[in-house]
Amino acid sequence: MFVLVNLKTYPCDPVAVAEAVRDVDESTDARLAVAPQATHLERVAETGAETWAQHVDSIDHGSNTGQTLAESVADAGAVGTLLNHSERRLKLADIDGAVQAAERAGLETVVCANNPAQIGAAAALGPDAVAVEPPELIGTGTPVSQADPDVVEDAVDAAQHVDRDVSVLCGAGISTGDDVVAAGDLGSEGVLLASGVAKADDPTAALEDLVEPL
Ligand SMILES: O=C(CO)COP(=O)(O)O
Repeated sequence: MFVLVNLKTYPCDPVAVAEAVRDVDESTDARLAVAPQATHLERVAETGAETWAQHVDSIDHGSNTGQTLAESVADAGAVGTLLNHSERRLKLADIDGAVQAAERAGLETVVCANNPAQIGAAAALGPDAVAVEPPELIGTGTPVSQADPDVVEDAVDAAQHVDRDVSVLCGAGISTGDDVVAAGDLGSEGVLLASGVAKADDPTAALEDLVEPL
């Protein structure tokens, strides 16, 4: 299972969480990664934790102001990027362009979507993975894999119908190992989570709990 910890703009210490991700990754068969804010990418990557960007724009080098270039996040040490997170929604054409920009820079891609219908559209753009995250469950502590299992199974079906090479992740409210196991049982190859780790008093303990049953 892939466990991708999105730090959003939570007021946590990104380096401390990254060190926890690195250390727990070494003790489990699961794959752990962390997605800090763009300005923290370099410091986080220097910890040795697998580092992802939260977003890149559908742009190339040139006259673009205030945007995030895929090559720059790769230079900072990111190996992948989230795209179209529910809190950073893009138009379809911009998701397509951002997937291409990320691939040009050698970044792995996870395109987020709100529901199975959007998952099918996202999978058609050819990312490495898609992630279904019902917005109403994000940040609630109510896990999508237990509260709304149909949305995960339907997302897996929708993606496989379009492109069997696109992996499916799920997220929203995931905070325990049982939530991760439930996600896997529904066909999900990984989870996205944020508050369960970024807001934890002890991120290492939170991560250990997440991967313990894996
Ligand atoms: O948006 C999310 C991960 O990208 C999920 O957030 P929570 O884990 O806080 O519900």
